[in-house]
Amino acid sequence: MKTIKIVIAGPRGRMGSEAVKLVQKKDKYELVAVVDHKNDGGNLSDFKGFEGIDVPVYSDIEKCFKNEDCDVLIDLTTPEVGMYHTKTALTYGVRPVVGTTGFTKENLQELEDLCHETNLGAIIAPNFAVGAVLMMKFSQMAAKYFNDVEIIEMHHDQKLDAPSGTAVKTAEMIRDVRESKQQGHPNEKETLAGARGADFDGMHIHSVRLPGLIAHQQVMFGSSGQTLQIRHDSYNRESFMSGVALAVDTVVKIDTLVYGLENIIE
Ligand SMILES: NC(=O)C1=CN([C@@H]2O[C@H](COP(=O)(O)OP(=O)(O)OC[C@H]3O[C@@H](n4cnc5c(N)ncnc54)[C@H](O)[C@@H]3O)[C@@H](O)[C@H]2O)C=CC1
Ligand SMILES: O=C(O)C1=N[C@H](C(=O)O)C[C@H](O)C1
Repeated sequence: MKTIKIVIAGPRGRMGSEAVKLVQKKDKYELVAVVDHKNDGGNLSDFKGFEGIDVPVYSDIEKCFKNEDCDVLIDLTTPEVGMYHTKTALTYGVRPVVGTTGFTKENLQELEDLCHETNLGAIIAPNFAVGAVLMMKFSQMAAKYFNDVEIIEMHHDQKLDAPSGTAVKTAEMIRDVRESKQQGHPNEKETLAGARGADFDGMHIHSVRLPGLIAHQQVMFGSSGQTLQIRHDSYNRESFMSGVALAVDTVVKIDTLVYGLENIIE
């Protein structure tokens, strides 16, 4: 069996460290290097918690791809860094699996074009948890029957981007089927800026940030005399890992950009 050679960017992060464990656990994967802005030229095993994992650390991703033979980059960093890493991977013939959120519509278009030019697949997944993907799909189903919806996403207070990638993806999936509508009273006025949250095609997205939370989202629909609430909770980061594995196994077989795991989950 040919192993899938993997580079992980952001290996010491909350998600990256879980991804290192995943890759280490499966015989079909081989961790060939990591990209970290610290310890360039050193070894992952130099970091506390990674003892015995003997792979080189690069701070320069281009140098990493020049030196190492690899098939897939797993990026779990920040939006700015993640975009650069993803483009560089495609340029070097490496297929990206991107969990990093905060990419813009323009970023996605640029990456789709780059996949087309290079004939390489890439997967950008705002949420790797299967339950979250189902929550988004169920919300899209419900939006055919309910025009009025508010999305409440709740995350730990170290999260950099708001709204979350999952909330944006959910809103996009709902927009694809919902009759466009500006919700709330036509004369409603915020007496405190932001009280009604972000406006996405007339629906509202609210971002809660609190220590103690991990990743949660509730999608609330309302119509005359009834509400419907669809909720997903991730209680740990292991919840995302089966989706990461699915994305890695899939990306090596495709040659276009896939945005969202709902497109590859049967
Ligand atoms: N798609 C999904 O299912 C999920 C996505 N995420 C997203 O993944 C990303 C990472 O999240 P967390 O692990 O919670 O964040 P984190 O802050 O714990 O980890 C980010 C890591 O990126 C590293 N980093 C920063 N600049 C770098 C650079 N130039 N080169 C290499 N590494 C660099 C940092 O050192 C840090 O270890 C975020 O965008 C988050 O929204 C998080 C959870 C699930
Ligand atoms: O930063 C996080 O933690 C998460 N980010 C992703 C997002 O922005 O949707 C996925 C998940 O919600 C956890």
